[in-house]
Amino acid sequence: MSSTDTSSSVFRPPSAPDAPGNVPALLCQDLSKAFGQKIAVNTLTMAVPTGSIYGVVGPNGAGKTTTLSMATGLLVPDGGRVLVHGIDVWAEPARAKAQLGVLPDGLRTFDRLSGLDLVTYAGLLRGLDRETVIERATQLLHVLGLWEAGTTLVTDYSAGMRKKVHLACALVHSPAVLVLDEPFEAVDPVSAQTIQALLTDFAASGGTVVISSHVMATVQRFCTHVAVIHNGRVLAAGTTGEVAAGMDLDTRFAQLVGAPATREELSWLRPSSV
Ligand SMILES: Nc1ncnc2c1ncn2[C@@H]1O[C@H](COP(=O)(O)OP(=O)(O)OP(=O)(O)O)[C@@H](O)[C@H]1O
Repeated sequence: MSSTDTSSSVFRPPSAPDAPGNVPALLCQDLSKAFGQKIAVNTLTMAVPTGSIYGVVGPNGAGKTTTLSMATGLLVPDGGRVLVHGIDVWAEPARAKAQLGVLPDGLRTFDRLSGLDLVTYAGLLRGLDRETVIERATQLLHVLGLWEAGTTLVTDYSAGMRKKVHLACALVHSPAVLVLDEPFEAVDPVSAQTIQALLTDFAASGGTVVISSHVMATVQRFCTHVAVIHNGRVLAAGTTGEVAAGMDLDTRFAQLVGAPATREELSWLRPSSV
């Protein structure tokens, strides 16, 4: 199989459950979360349209991971609610989570398995039959360039390989909504292009993709929509073109978020041996 062949039916999302028109694929409404005195997410509202590739960007510590963790049922919010195709994640977690494929930040899994075993295990946990899951897991590992790793344990994978195998776990049950925390981090450029092609196909066939990223050029090129988060709130959201407002997203991001007013000179930071 070609490593860039993403045309298999394995990647087609199931049709979303019946819901009245214009219901967002993912709606975060007035979400809040504090860790002690630190307010990580502050009455944040974000509506992700069905079929979009939605980029969530923001400075370090802005609240992206906390938001995505609450959106996918991994972290209990202090306030607000999350609807996946109209289903409340916290009121009906099983139904809502059946719609979701999740790549969390810093995921710990059963890493003393081969890639094939780990993805197979993820598919079985999602209720797929063994034959289907092995077929899909095999296709995913080929497409993501992991098949050659064979029986190598995931614990012995490189960081990028681990990211890709966990992405395969998120995809294997062909969910309606994918929520991927920094999916391209540590991934090589060719694999990143393959993943982007795969996700673009997925969105074109009615699936919805939410990613967080720090790479503005990727977000600008790849995402149809973007939300800029700062201090736990949405500063700007809309189509990527609307948010970029005719600028590079990098420039627009710095304009929205603001650069530090002063920059300390690190006069001591010079090579001492020359
Ligand atoms: N488990 C936790 N305990 C205490 N504070 C936390 C915890 N998780 C997050 N925070 C704090 O909440 C804020 C938001 O963190 P979060 O990880 O959501 O940011 P982020 O936008 O994903 O950042 P980055 O881009 O660096 O990954 C930060 O100030 C962080 O220190």
